[in-house]
Amino acid sequence: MSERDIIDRVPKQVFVDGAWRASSDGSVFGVDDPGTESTLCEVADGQADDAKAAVEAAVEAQEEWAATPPRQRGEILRRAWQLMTDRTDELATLMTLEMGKSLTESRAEVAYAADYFRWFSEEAVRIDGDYSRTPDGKARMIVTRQPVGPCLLITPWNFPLAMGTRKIGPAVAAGCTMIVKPAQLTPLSMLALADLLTEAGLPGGVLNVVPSTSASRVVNPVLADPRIRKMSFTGSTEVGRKLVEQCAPNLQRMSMELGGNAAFLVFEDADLDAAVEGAVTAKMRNNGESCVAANRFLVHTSIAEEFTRRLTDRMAGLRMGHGTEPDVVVGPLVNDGQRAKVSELVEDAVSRGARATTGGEPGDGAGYFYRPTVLADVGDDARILREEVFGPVAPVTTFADEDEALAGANDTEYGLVGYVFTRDLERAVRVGEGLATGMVGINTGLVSNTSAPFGGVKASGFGREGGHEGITEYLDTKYLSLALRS
Ligand SMILES: O=CCCC(=O)O
Repeated sequence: MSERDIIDRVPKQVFVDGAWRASSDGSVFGVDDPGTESTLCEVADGQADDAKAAVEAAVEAQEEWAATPPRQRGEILRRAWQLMTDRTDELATLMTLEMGKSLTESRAEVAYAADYFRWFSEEAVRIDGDYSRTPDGKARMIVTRQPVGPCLLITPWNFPLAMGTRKIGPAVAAGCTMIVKPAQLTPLSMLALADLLTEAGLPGGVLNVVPSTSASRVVNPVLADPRIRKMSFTGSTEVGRKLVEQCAPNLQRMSMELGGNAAFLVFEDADLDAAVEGAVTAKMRNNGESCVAANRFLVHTSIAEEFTRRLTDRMAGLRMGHGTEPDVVVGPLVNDGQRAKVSELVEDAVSRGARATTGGEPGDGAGYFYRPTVLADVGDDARILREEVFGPVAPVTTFADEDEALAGANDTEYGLVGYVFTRDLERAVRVGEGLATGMVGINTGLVSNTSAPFGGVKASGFGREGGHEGITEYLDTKYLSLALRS
């Protein structure tokens, strides 16, 4: 199928109550290709009235959906997994066109995203409960789990499918209905997903999608409605803080998957080949546009020069180009603003004494390209050590011992993930436990796994997605007390 056919096949409207329709005022917005800076197509620009209609549809569908047998819910997800897997190339091309990353990255994301549906198809039938005697023996306690109710799911542009399935999968499995607000920059993947879920048998009203150029126009009326019982957000810490405030009046439950500033620690006893490969994965997966991307490379002084040299060689050899071109590893960043922020942080570090051993500048021509970059001699005062760069830049600093490494790694408001490379098992456990993060990669640059609880601490948010914890975020615990007369 041609790229044009793939784009044309996507319904580009608001999806409410199982029907596609124009936005309430008929307005549309353009979706751009970051690799050419040209417009791909136009999508309905959702208004407050569309958001309100989506709330009505989700509320109306909730009771029946909650009563649907778990096996039936699971089988819809299983069919959706199969459809996504069968359409990997189509979905990957769509994602590359609207988001920029290479086709290899997009295919990997389709597999990762689909696997959340498979995982939660299995979790749907394992929602557990409990039965026990009270301590005095006079009553029985039945503990059961019920769906929290209609949810608002807000998804980001960096993983347009996987961050969707990671929320939609458990919501469907738990028996919740939902309104999804996809990122303005990448609505097509989510609209294609809604279409595919309908094909998989998801009833109308369970999933409603409202693309929009204004997040607040959609989010405000939804969260102001007390019938909406949960909000799940993946995005920046700054926006997350505002959403927490917005959930306060109605005390909606929240899952917050926010920013990161991951430290990547390489000890003197590390397998250096593995550490360099792990560093490339942890830095360059998704063009570096990932909340789990390694943002700070802390390397023992005795191996820092060697590590930097090898990392520089690997980064310099990565092929950059339009994401749909064969063999491209590094695509463009998502937009000009993102590239400008990367440039600014690199320039700041260089003005404070850092040296770019490769890259350090934007790519040539059209497209929001930034060259894979390694920065050596990065000063403690460089902003890049504090702020999430969300791009292909690896700043390297050094440490003298384990205490200094841990202190440096934890010297951040964020706490999503940390990476440790060492051959010493005791050290790996000590440092792994000492890192103030929700996740730790030991001798690996990739922690993301559908069967693992993904999430952070501190300014990286709260709640877990994926793993067994993932579905519990969409379930309320209810206890029934059963008195015995005799
Ligand atoms: O950017 C956030 C999510 C990344 C992942 O799930 O690996």
